Order: sequence, then structure tokens, then C-alpha cells
Amino acid sequence: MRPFDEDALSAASGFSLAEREAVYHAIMTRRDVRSQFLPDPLPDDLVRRLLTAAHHAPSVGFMQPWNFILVKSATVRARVRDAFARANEEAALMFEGERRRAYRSLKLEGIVEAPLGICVTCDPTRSGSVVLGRTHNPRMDSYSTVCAIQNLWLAARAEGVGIGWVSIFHEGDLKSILGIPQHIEVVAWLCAGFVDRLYDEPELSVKGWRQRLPLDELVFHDGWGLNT
Ligand SMILES: Cc1cc2c(cc1C)N(C[C@H](O)[C@H](O)[C@H](O)COP(=O)(O)O)c1[nH]c(=O)[nH]c(=O)c1N2
Repeated sequence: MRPFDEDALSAASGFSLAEREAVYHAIMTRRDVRSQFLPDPLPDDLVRRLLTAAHHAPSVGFMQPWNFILVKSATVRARVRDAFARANEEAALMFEGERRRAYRSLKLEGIVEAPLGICVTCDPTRSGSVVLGRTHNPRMDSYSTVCAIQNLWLAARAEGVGIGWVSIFHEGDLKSILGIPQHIEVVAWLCAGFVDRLYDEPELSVKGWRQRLPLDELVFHDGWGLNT
């Protein structure tokens, strides 16, 4: 049986206790940011570190299907915000009564406030039509792109940069504003900027929209629904 004392763990993983705790600290305190962005531009070398973290994500067949469109232009970001506003009004109408009122009270983007927008895309043709690991599920390239986004999000947390993922768009609007070719999938619009404070819990939770589910209700053993 392998020993699991502190020294053995550090030796085996190459992470000291403080480094292991730092990984969990980034995970637990990462937040989706909508309204706390500071206007200061992000230095290019910092943005480069975030993109490098994203680019080291796992990807199906190592296809690396992502691209990152960096949008500093206030004019372009205003057009993206207008596209959000149109889609968001449609979204509001999908909820009824009190829930619609609550939805409308939420701030769900910081597209203009954040000094940088990062549109993350997925190119399904990046490594040919037959991709190792994607042969029976075509969505694996999108999943890979999401892994890149999560890497970026966690690295950003450690750098004091807030990230807000905005998904309330017609994809065609973003493609048209940014000149993205038809065959490329838009996976995310990320608002990025320095923050000096973050919510301790998800903003949707703090605002009473929805609470974190108990982990034990989500874990099954040896088959669906088997959690005894
Ligand atoms: C794929 C996807 C898409 C979106 C999001 C997330 C993800 C993963 N989230 C953020 C989401 O609301 C948030 O992650 C959860 O509420 C949990 O909060 P924390 O991220 O832990 O702060 C999000 N938030 C928002 O205000 N507007 C949006 O359009 C979206 N879209």
C-alpha cells in the first residue's frame, strides 16, 4: 500500500502542500464576473499567459481546435453588447411571471465594461475530417475548446483577472460582427478585466436564482441512480 503522508504526496506529485492548496484555492474562488470590472487595460504579457494556459488544455486527438479573437475595440464590443441585448430580451420572454421579473433584474454580461473581449471558437476541420477520439461523438471538439476556456478562467483567477462567460447570443450575430467563417463554431464570448473583489459564492446563488446542489446527490456508484 502506497504511503500517503505529506512528504510522500509531495514527492509523488511534485506539488508541495502549499501548491496543492493553491490549485484548489483557484478552483473554489473562481467566479463568473459581470459587474466588477476595472477599466484598466490588461498587459499584453498577462493576456499571453492566459492564452498559453488555454492552449495547454487537453483536446481530442490533440486537435487543438481553438482560436482566440481578442477584441479591445470599444466599437466592436458595443456591437456585441447590442447583439446580447436583443437575445437577452428574447430570453426574458421564455420565463414566466415572477421568474421573468427576477431574470430581468440580473446582470448577465460586462461586455462594454470589461476592457477585453475574447471570443473563443472551435474549428471542427482543424485536423481533418476523421479525428482520433472524435469518431463516434462529433461534439468532442467543442468539449476540448471548453477545457481551454476553463484553463484560461483558472489562470485568470490566479492573476487577479475576472472572466465572465456570455452565451446569450445568436451565434450568427457574433459571426457577422467578427467576420467568423461559417464552418467555425463560436463557443464563448469572454469578458476579461482586472477585478478588485469577487463574490464568495456564484452571483446567481447570492441573488437567489439557483443554489449549488449537494455533491452527494450527484454521485452514483456502479450505475445510474445507485448512490448508496
Ligand atoms: C457554458 C456557460 C455559459 C454561461 C455561463 C457559464 C458557462 C459554463 N455563465 C456563468 C454561470 O452563470 C456561472 O458559471 C454559474 O452561475 C456559477 O457561478 P461561478 O462561475 O461559480 O461564479 C454565464 N453567466 C452570465 O451571466 N451570462 C451568461 O450568458 C453565461 N453563460
